[in-house]
Amino acid sequence: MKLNREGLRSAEEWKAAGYMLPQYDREAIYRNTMGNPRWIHFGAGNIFRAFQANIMQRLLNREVCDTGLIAAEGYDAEIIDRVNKPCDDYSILATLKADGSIEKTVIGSVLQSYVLDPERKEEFGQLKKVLCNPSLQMASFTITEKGYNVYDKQGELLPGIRTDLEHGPENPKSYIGKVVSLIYARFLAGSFPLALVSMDNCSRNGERLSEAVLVFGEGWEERGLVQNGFLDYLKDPRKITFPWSMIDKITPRPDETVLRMLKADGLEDLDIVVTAKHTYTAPFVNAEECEYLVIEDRFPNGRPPLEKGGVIFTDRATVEKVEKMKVGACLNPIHTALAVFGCLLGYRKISDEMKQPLLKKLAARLGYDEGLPAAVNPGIIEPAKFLKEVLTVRIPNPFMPDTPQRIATDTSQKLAARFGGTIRTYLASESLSVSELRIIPLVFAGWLRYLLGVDDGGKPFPLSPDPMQEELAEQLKEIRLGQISGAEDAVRPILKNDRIFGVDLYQAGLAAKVLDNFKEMLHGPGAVQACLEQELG
Ligand SMILES: NC(=O)C1=CN([C@@H]2O[C@H](COP(=O)(O)OP(=O)(O)OC[C@H]3O[C@@H](n4cnc5c(N)ncnc54)[C@H](O)[C@@H]3O)[C@@H](O)[C@H]2O)C=CC1
Ligand SMILES: O=P(O)(O)OC[C@H]1O[C@](O)(CO)[C@@H](O)[C@@H]1O
Repeated sequence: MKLNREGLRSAEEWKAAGYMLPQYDREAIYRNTMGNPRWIHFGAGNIFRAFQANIMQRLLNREVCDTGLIAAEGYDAEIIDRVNKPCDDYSILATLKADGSIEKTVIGSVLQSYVLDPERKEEFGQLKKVLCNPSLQMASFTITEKGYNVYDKQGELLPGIRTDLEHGPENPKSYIGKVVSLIYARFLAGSFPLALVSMDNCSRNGERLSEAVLVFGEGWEERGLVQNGFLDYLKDPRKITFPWSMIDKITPRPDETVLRMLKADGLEDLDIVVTAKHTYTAPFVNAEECEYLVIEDRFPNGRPPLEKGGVIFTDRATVEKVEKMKVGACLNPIHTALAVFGCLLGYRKISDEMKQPLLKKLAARLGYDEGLPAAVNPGIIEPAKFLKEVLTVRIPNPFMPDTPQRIATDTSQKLAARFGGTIRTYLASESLSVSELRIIPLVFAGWLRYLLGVDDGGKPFPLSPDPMQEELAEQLKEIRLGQISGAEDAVRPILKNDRIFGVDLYQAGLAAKVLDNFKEMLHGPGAVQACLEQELG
């Protein structure tokens, strides 16, 4: 069995092996899509295969839509060249359900994929054609949070962005520059409307995308590198919108166990590819069943009826509340807590941590006792119900190959969004008091202890990538396991850093508690476990 057009001709063999196949005439859908594209997606990563492409597959199966998706990849050409193209843009979705069953679906809803690179002229020309088509309604993005960066930490334009601004829309090299170059082609073709929808996992994602796009609109127009009117076009909500969204579906990297299972079904030529840019990709993707996608409903050229595929459309304020509820209270803080302690205690799977009574209690208390009281109910999703599902179904799912090490990536960038809002709510509240917070300081202490790169058994372990790694290592370089003196002075500047925590922990009245826990965890091997027992036992 081969995953491509030819291989899928033996449909019976696939069905006998338990695969659900596309129930539409893919050739006809291909013609419709290329003739009248409605949805292009930038960022052909794992979440796109697992989520957006599967929504579209369901809509095509039910004949709710008659056009599918076009994918563009502007960062890592290997994804398209080594994975999409050899499989004729088919992929396999392995849905790992909490009851242990696995649903295997051949996804055919991506009809065409391109590398977004002006130097690949033929493909860039095809992409321009797609963008110039009046039928196009939305361009969506999952390009990671850093994909939207145009400024450095000092607020200066990044060198690559500056160069692109000076050279104009002909041959940009930066991701957003390339996207805006395509939108400029659409402007020239007739100023057709379009929604640009960031679906990345960051707060106010629509605002992030719009700010990055407007840097190019302004930079090119003031240099006379684009026709007058382009900037107005980008700023006119009747033409271009940047809806905000909240996306949620745990999609780990492609997993070896799942690969072996697919191979045992008879699949050939299937492998996990780790690209030169360290993307983990494959013609299959493994993900949980649960999924939420909430989008601000501002589509100036109309939109595919994605609500029929489970997407919730609402207003911006509601999107923001849902995002805060998920990222700041009911899911991601718990993930981060398990990531930090999981690395320290030697776990390789998030779900295994939920079998350990202390860590399970840590997750529950963080969610119910500290996050939930500060969470705003967005109305469309009930926080307590969402949290219960996270704690009882999603995170403990033993079939999900998600790792503490993956989630621990970039923790310094995540703490403010995940915990800062809760702390500020406690500070501002008349009924809640910061002194009641016991678990959040424990997690911060655990993170400081994690940063030493030595596990609770005293063995060194590799820290997950983090842009602040060097800076933090320098600040903590004098601290050793078993040596408590000097710890307070070393961590003071970190605890005062409101960019990391969203608040100055001294001003917030939490630093002393963090320090107490941290010092306890420094006593020697086994001290992390002992501290958890003392705080939670
Ligand atoms: N994997 C998950 O569970 C979820 C992911 N997301 C969002 O989707 C994003 C991507 O996740 P995956 O597709 O799972 O990851 P992935 O590693 O499979 O793919 C990453 C995608 O982003 C692109 N990319 C990486 N660095 C980039 C850069 N500096 N500039 C522009 N593009 C860049 C890659 O080329 C690829 O298209 C996440 O960062 C997150 O914001 C949202 C919800 C769940
Ligand atoms: O900690 P990260 O890297 O944002 O990942 C958290 C996990 O939870 C999610 O937010 C679930 O939607 C995904 O982004 C990811 O699987």
